[in-house]
Amino acid sequence: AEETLKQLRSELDDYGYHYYVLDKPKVPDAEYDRLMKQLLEVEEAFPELKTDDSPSVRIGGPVASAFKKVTHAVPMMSLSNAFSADDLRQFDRRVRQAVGDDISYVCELKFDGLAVSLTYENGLLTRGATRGDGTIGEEITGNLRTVSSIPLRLREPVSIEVRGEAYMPKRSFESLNKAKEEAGEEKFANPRNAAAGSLRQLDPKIAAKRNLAMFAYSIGEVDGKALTTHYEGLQFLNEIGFKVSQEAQECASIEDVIAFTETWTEKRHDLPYEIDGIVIKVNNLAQHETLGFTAKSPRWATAYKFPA
Ligand SMILES: COc1nc2nc(N)nc(N)c2nc1C
Repeated sequence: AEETLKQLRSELDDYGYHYYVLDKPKVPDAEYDRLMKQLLEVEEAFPELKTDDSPSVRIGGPVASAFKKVTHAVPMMSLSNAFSADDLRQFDRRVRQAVGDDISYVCELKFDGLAVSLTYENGLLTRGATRGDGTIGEEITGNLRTVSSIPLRLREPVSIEVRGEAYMPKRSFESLNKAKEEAGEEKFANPRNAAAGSLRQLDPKIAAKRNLAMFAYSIGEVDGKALTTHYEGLQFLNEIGFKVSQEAQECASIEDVIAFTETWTEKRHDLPYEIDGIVIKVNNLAQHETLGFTAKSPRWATAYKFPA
């Protein structure tokens, strides 16, 4: 039974990565469901063989009594804001003053969800937490384990902290509110509140039904992996199992960044999830060190906010 479970776990993990992370299903849904059913039956018969990284945790584990408070080793900062092309040019000037003219940027969609921090030890997800006030967050590991695009075990056994945005796709938000309305319950105001509300449930079986997802957007130090640019970091995140925005783009100049923000000011309405802006990051990681942080935000990034 142990070998069977090991085999089923690795098959379901691989199929889950192709389906939820790469959006390129490797097998028909029926095949995935058949294997999941088989896994659940074997775990039912041999509960002592259940593991934390088994895909069966996606349906939700035990109810938590309360959320533990956890401290973020590296504070989760907020982003400074830019509201116009001129604000972006000013950001560019400040960056150049500090690191010179050999720079490039990465533009990423700014997902409108809630920031989460994930800790992996030798590839295994051991802790998931909300941002909280940036220093103290809430431990919501059980809920985050139900999010299909959050890997339970990485494709490489690295020990890292990964940050990203948990969100609820627009379609899921609409059907959830329809169900709320039919049940005479109060509706959520927007997908961000719905995602936050879902992840604050003490019973992970509720979060498991909310069809949440997560885009990873930053990675901590990876021992043994020399990353030079932020863009390489995003590619590495995707390789080891995370959903990363495929719209992320390297931009050689702030004018290209401005063009990117103009494109997405319109195109965002076509996306299956809500974004509230574009995050612009200096690409070279050594320049992040030079630029550092203000009391609240990194100097090597800013968020262009779409006009309301
Ligand atoms: C470096 O810090 C951040 N980076 C981000 N990147 C994207 N794409 N979206 C976000 N919401 C985001 N938020 C923060 C605090």
